[in-house]
Amino acid sequence: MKGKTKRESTTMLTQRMLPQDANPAGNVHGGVTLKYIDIAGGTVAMRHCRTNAVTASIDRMDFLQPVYVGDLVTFKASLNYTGRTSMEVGVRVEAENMFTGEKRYCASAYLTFVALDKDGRPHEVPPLILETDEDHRRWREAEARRAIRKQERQRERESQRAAQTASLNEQGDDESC
Ligand SMILES: CC(=O)SCCNC(=O)CCNC(=O)[C@H](O)C(C)(C)COP(=O)(O)OP(=O)(O)OC[C@H]1O[C@@H](n2cnc3c(N)ncnc32)[C@H](O)[C@@H]1OP(=O)(O)O
Repeated sequence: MKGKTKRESTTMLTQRMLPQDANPAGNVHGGVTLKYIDIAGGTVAMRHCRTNAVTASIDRMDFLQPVYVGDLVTFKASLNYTGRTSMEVGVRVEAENMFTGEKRYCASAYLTFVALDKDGRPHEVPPLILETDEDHRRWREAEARRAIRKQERQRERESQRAAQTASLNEQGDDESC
């Protein structure tokens, strides 16, 4: 499959925050920010693979500074890494005060999307062509995060299996009483 560069899918989504996006204190809800992060990241993923792509995971996310109603918020999203069927996208969130022009770095997140075929099964994605030193650095960092995610999923599966076994054993004990 022919590779594609990061430049071909990088996306900038800009959104003015409105009163319906806020909590009673006037700060924009974290969930609203997260929604636009997901939209911007998903746009990158679909631009890269040109098939349907679903969010498989969102890594730990820190809200570094509040976003306020009236701010113009930019979600800059770009592709860091491609696996066989998955893609890691990084999203950086910046809010701009429309009166002063002051810009604040408010949040960032890494998301993994999986490309799906027409039947909803994971589908191969074009490899990412790395053009710059920064592309290579981001790839290496994404590869390390992917390894950690895999380990965490494995641990989660094992602890769920252990919980199921314990619950079945408890049921067996109850029935034998
Ligand atoms: C844009 C949106 O908001 S979509 C709505 C929210 N998202 C959804 O509803 C998705 C629901 N989840 C699913 O459909 C499935 O769990 C899928 C498609 C994400 C993964 O399906 P699976 O059968 O587990 O796929 P499989 O084990 O073959 O893995 C496929 C790829 O996904 C990756 N993957 C699977 N689960 C995860 C996860 N939780 N986090 C990160 N990567 C994952 C795998 O590493 C693999 O990557 P690779 O091909 O690059 O090596």
